[in-house]
Amino acid sequence: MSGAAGRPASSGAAVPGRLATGQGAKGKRAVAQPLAAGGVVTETPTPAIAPAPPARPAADAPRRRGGRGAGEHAAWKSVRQERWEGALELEGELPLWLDGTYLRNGPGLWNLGDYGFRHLFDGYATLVRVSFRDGRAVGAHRQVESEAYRAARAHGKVCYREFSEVPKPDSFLSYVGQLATLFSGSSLTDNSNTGIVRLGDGRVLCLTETIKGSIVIDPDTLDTIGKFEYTDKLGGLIHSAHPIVTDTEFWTLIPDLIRPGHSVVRMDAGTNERQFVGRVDCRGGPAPGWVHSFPITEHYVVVPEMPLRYCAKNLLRAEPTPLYKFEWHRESGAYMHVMCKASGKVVASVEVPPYVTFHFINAYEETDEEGRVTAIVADCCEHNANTSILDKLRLQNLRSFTGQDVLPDARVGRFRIPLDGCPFGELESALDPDEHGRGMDMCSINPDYVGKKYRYAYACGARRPCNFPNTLTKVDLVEKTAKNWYEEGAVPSEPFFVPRPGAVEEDDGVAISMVSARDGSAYALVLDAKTFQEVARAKFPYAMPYGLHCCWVPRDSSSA
Ligand SMILES: CC(=O)/C=C/C=C(C)/C=C/C1=C(C)CCCC1(C)C
Ligand SMILES: CC(/C=C/C=O)=C\C=C\C=O
Ligand SMILES: [Fe+2]
Repeated sequence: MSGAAGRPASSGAAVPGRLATGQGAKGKRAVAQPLAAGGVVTETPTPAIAPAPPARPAADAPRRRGGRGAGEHAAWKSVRQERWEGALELEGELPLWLDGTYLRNGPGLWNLGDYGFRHLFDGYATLVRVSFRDGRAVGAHRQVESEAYRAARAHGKVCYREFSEVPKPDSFLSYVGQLATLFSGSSLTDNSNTGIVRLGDGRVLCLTETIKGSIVIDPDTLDTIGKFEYTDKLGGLIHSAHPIVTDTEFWTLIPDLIRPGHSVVRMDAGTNERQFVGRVDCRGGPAPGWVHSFPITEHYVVVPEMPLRYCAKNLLRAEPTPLYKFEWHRESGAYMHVMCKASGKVVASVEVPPYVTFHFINAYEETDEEGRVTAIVADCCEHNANTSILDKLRLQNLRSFTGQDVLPDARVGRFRIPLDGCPFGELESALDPDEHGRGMDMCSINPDYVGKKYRYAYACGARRPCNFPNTLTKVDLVEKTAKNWYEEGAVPSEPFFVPRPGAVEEDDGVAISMVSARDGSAYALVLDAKTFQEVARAKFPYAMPYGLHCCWVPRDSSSA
């Protein structure tokens, strides 16, 4: 067991009533304060953002105060300090081969003073780091210093357009001014609270759906290094939050809201210059389908077009609609397009049953006896074509679990896209969704299998009743079974697969998930990916909010 920090740094104890910040709103230097054995929190007093007092059992409006009530789960409470670092107490034994840094991104700060944000996706980006070495773990967290976060801290209010929050204009004139800035993109947020990827050249990038929200961070210190500037002339304001990144490449999709469609672009590792590969025109609807993520295969890029589409009108609104910046166009149809990576040509465009997904899991090519590609198989976390999941992720809903089962059903949706000119594709459940409690999102796979035939996916599933995915699940797509991990009251984030160096089998490695426990504790859970049994947990000395996506920086590529 390694020595642990003893005093909680969050949920009240360490710095009651204020948030520690790296560089104060008015340019004050951060002060390093000893927090506890092995732990350091840096703090600058700032009146701009402070943890809100306990929330009343609130209706959605007015949204004053933001979820610090005693009964609420720590997963949905804002992180308390801007940063912390220290040794983590271990339970169990970490594999000695686990040598590197786990990084998690997510929207961990949902309060500005006594103002509470509305939606999970609105929060300011909070990074969590767990560095593993010689069977020990050191943890840290830190806010990403985006322009949006710095402006909010300086002015005590939302200054950029977030997922659902928009700056409140003080006059009609400033409202008109805001509309103008929307078209230029300058009012859009750069709050990179969603993805985190390690590029082939070693740079680590935090991402959201706005292109300006691509921010380079230092994986060792969690310092914000600066904007990732795309040096090409491709433009665009939004892109997929989940580019596909390999050692040599970066693929992403840029939606075109004027002439509905998507540009497929790629970037070589070591450069900042995206190159246009091809364009997919939308087949239905007035706008492109929302693409949060997409899959690729060895030779193709799959471009999804779901009936949940961007909506220019909703982008301009001050108050959110039930589907935020999107609209459901059932009549517009649902499609899957396939583009050849080499030629940029669309080689298939098929109509499929309606679907709703945030996350594609993987895709691969099916071949005949002569090795010709006959179809593409693409798997996703599919919400049974039900858009209500977006509303369920409103913070008020997440904070008010009453024991009723309100999480909509989800499944592994498997598309089969024929490449023989047939106009239709199939969409079916890849396994009985009851295997994983009909919850399915926040997935990862062995990175060596991206774009290839694969067998295992790791994700968050459900143990009912629940209002949010509350289990970790390992799905076997061949046996069509799942192994599940559950602990009462736990809110686990994406189980991120880390392969054992030298592994031959697909599931030889561990799955790491940061868990926010009901009692206000938080730990990095390490599961043996084969058995899905716990091998160790590394405990933070304070509560940690829920977070989204992760990446792994192996030791030999980091300086820590
Ligand atoms: C956290 C997550 O999964 C999604 C985050 C999405 C965001 C922050 C989207 C933001 C957007 C804007 C600020 C304006 C333009 C539309 C849209 C991409 C939805
Ligand atoms: C957390 C989530 C969905 C959970 C539903 O089951 C989606 C997150 C999307 C963004 O990355
Ligand atoms: Fe995501």
